Amino acid sequence: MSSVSAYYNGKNVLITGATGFMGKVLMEKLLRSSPDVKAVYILVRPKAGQSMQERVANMLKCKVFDRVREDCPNFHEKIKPINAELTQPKLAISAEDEEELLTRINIVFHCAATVRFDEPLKHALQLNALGTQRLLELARQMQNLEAFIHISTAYANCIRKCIDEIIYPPPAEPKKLFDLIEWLDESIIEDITPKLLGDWPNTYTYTKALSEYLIQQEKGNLNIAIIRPSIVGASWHEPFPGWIDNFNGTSGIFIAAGKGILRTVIANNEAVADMIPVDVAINLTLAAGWYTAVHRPKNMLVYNCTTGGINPFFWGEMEQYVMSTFKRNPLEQAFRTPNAHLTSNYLINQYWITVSHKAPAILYDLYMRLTGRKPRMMKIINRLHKSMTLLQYFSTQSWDWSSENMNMLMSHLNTEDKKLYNFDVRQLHWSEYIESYCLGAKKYLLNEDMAGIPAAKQHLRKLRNIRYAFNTTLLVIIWRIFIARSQMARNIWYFVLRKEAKDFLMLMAIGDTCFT
Ligand SMILES: CCCCCCCCCCCCCCCC(=O)SCCNC(=O)CCNC(=O)[C@H](O)C(C)(C)COP(=O)(O)OP(=O)(O)OC[C@H]1O[C@@H](n2cnc3c(N)ncnc32)[C@H](O)[C@@H]1OP(=O)(O)O
Ligand SMILES: NC(=O)C1=CN([C@@H]2O[C@H](COP(=O)(O)OP(=O)(O)OC[C@H]3O[C@@H](n4cnc5c(N)ncnc54)[C@H](OP(=O)(O)O)[C@@H]3O)[C@@H](O)[C@H]2O)C=CC1
Repeated sequence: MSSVSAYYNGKNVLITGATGFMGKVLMEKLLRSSPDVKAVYILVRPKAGQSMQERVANMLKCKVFDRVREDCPNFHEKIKPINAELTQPKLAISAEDEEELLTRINIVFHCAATVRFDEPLKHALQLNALGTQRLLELARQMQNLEAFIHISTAYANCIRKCIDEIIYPPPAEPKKLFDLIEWLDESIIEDITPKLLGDWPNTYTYTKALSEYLIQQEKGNLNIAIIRPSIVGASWHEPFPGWIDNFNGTSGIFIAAGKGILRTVIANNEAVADMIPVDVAINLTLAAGWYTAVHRPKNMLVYNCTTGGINPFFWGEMEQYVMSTFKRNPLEQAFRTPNAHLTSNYLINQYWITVSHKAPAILYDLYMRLTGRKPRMMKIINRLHKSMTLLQYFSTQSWDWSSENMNMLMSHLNTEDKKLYNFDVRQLHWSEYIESYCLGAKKYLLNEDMAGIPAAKQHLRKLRNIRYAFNTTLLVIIWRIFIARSQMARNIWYFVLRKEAKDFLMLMAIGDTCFT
């Protein structure tokens, strides 16, 4: 009998960020593993011209819910969307909805955040820090709340090399920053952002660090746990191997490499690529929710949800597995043959950027212009370079995260829960996982059919022939120019030709002697 599943049955759960990548997997797993959960309240904002109801209806059609749809066809009846905007006072929740939440909710999972590295500081603060503070304020008034689980990131304290499961001093006093964004003009905030960030690489990690500190300061009597996942990747097993629905973290990089657009990456081959499958992070989150509510630990527990200390995997290995998968299972309409390399040398990277990114992009765009179409490759390349610049902080360094609380939690699970909420990353086989991740990106992100693989391979052969023809023509042209301009080059050329001819005649003579 599963204690974790049983715990959630009959409970009212509140999830923020349920429309996001992790939120969807959390909601799906909760509804499937605890089919008698009373209700799952989700905070949703209207977006892109769609009302909250339309967004939820569209979300529930998503493939990620196929399994729960099959197991519990009426699962959608349990989902109660609440109109909310986390950057607004009182989260912009109506008085009526607020009343319902205050009387009913038993567990809160706070996943909502902006995960963009280039988010303007004002917005990142409003959502990641102030939004968390406001949610906490609401949670403190909830009459039946048993646990509050906050999803942070393993990189919230990335300015340290060894990261324990504790809350570190914040980069700044959050209240002072809130005052600042209240009265300072947005353009001034942008100007002083680098100064405020200090050693922090981006506004995302900075505001996530602030939110951890705010939680510690303002938790009151709440039972809180903080989960810190590292780079969240496609699912390992659930709901389907390889399920992924956004281009964040490594996913966009894999696709750009698979399409042959990305050929060089600044990364340290020997640095740990600390990746955690989304279903593992969610299993740990649900188990931590149960533990926090049932065992009520005296101190707030922080769970570093990472793999590096337990089952390390390196960027160099990742390059090999990704390339090998895409060579065997190519993406459709690749720009060039997949062939990405990692380097930690800035100059080598710049060289390959010029030769392998910019030059082909310029030629391709020229071809597009000449054939009356809109050039687009240089734009894609520029965006890719911007992403790579923002990501390289994470691909060139290693961190040590302690994982005692993860181990402690595992030891509290019974045999069935260990299987149902598996977060034992020692069992993770990286080459298999990366293959399934790449195939998942092909299927679920790019909507490519596996039946199209023979055609994609044929396309790669065509690209290879174009490359051979192009290289040969280029070589002949360069050589002709060189020969025409330099007497010494001509002498070398005739010398080589004479030597080749001599060797050839000698070989013929040897052949004749042997066969007669
Ligand atoms: C061989 C491999 C070796 C690996 C070699 C090392 C890799 C090294 C990785 C380190 C990874 C650290 C990860 C830290 C772990 C956290 O804790 S971070 C949590 C996750 N957060 C992130 O990863 C956010 C990072 N991303 C960003 O901040 C922003 O996306 C960037 C990088 C600033 C780019 O912004 P942008 O140029 O404005 O582009 P963006 O808005 O993201 O996308 C525009 C559109 O293009 C689409 N798109 C984006 N990428 C693609 C793509 N590749 N293809 C097609 N469409 C795409 C988007 O879906 C979007 O579509 P719409 O929504 O507009 O319809
Ligand atoms: N993905 C990763 O690699 C990692 C993620 N994390 C953490 O996990 C959590 C979830 O991340 P992930 O699922 O990847 O992120 P997504 O970007 O996929 O989802 C973010 C969610 O937050 C919601 N949200 C954003 N702004 C608002 C707002 N103003 N009001 C209400 N809701 C809002 C989004 O809603 P909408 O659909 O309306 O935009 C969406 O549901 C985050 O806290 C993140 O920091 C930690 C480590 C790594």
